[in-house]
Amino acid sequence: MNTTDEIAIQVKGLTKSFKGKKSVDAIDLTIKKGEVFAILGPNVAGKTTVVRMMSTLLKADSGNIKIFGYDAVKEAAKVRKLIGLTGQYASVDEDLTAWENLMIFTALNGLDKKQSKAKATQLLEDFTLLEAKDKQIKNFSGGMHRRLDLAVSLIANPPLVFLDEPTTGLDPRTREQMWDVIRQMIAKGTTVLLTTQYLEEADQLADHIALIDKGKLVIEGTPDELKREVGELKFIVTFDTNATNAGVALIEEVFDHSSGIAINGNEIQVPVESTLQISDFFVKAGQRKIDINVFSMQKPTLDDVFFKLTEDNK
Ligand SMILES: Nc1ncnc2c1ncn2[C@@H]1O[C@H](COP(=O)(O)OP(=O)(O)OP(=O)(O)O)[C@@H](O)[C@H]1O
Repeated sequence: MNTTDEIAIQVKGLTKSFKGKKSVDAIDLTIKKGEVFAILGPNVAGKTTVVRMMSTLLKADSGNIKIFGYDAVKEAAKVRKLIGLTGQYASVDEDLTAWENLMIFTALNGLDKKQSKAKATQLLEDFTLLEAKDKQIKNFSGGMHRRLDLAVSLIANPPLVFLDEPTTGLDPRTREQMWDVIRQMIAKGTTVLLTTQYLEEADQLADHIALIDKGKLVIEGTPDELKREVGELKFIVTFDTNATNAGVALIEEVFDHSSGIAINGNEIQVPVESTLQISDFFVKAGQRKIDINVFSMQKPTLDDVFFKLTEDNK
């Protein structure tokens, strides 16, 4: 049971329609302090709409949102002081340099000149932007731009940061750099609510994942819980051509064949219920002299969860 002071975000019955169509449909979520919570979903699932409501930018039609106990509508000013927001609402001035932008935002956050300089330098260092400090933002790459957005959102040291699709459109290397930056932030204890279309991103960064599709919460849990939901460990084995028939018979004998054996040429895939089945398989294959070419074990991935559950929901 979560006590109120352990909770960063509590969402109940959140619903929002545009032109009579529900974009967010009765969503309930609880996000604990200090955790990284990912809202994962395909395009137009409703992720940004949820974040805009949580961050006080948009009013829900019904339901309510509490941020550190404050109502996101009735106490919006208090909520705004506790959150940093970055992603699809970049607010930096493209004609100014990184340094100039940071000096403006630090001043807006009430820091004096000396404090502003120290803070700007520290953020540029943390986000590996020091060398680019005198470049105009319009000449920044996509990755540099995202890092600066994130730096700006952290000036006020908010205890809760919303990252709306922080790596959408970035190339794989820049995405990994961004993940490192996010990990540093997580290590400092900031609560992070992240939206993403990328399964790997949620798997890499999040403690909890809520999968949403067509405005509805499909499933919520830790990455491992979600993976367990769709499937078991798979055993994949390829037999020598001459041994395939005997191999399939052995698999049917050792593993529960009602649970779905997939045969693709010489390669057989079978769900594993107990690792004892695997040792049993090898002992019997040895006794019967069934030649095995290769074998491997495969854990379910978030892709399996995503495709199975968003498919089921159609
Ligand atoms: N201001 C708006 N006016 C009309 N429709 C809107 C508005 N904002 C969002 N929608 C609709 O709500 C639905 C969900 O959009 P949303 O941007 O929340 O999805 P998303 O999951 O963030 O998608 P993406 O990954 O593409 O950003 C879409 O069908 C979108 O067209």
